[in-house]
Amino acid sequence: MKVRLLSIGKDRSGLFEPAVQEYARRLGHYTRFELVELAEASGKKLKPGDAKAAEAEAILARRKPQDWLVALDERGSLIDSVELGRYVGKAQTGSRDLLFVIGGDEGLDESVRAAAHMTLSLSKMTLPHRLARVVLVEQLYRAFTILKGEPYHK
Ligand SMILES: C[S@@+](CC[C@H](N)C(=O)[O-])C[C@H]1O[C@@H](n2cnc3c(N)ncnc32)[C@H](O)[C@@H]1O
Repeated sequence: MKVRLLSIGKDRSGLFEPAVQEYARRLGHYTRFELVELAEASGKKLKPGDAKAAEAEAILARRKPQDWLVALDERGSLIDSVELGRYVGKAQTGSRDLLFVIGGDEGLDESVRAAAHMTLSLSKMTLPHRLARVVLVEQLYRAFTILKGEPYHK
């Protein structure tokens, strides 16, 4: 099984990136994990709707037939860590790969949400996308430790 995270925009802030790298390293003990940063179209002098559509095209072009696409959005389903573990476990037993997507400043285009197998909320509050990456990668690491019955999750 493979887990990929597509994220719009680059994070060179030095604030969140080390945490993402650390959880990605830990996640690597359980699954093949890849973080792909896609260019933000909103910096390219496009109208907001056009920028989101261009980003959606880049996202959907990377989807593979075996992927379950999970769109991250504050209006999505609020689930707990054990439920996320179950979801990951289901993908694993169904020989699916997981493709998580985090939007840029303008959020995700409706076409990405419509194509998603699940729309996942990390909180009802809006997070900066760089912080959303940290929370998601930690929760994925936690989900795998839950599946393995390891003591990280209390
Ligand atoms: C700054 S937010 C975009 C906010 C944008 N105004 C919107 O309406 O979607 C950037 C990205 O971070 C992710 N994100 C932010 N807060 C989130 C939350 N509470 N749950 C899940 N994803 C979140 C989403 O993928 C979002 O597209």
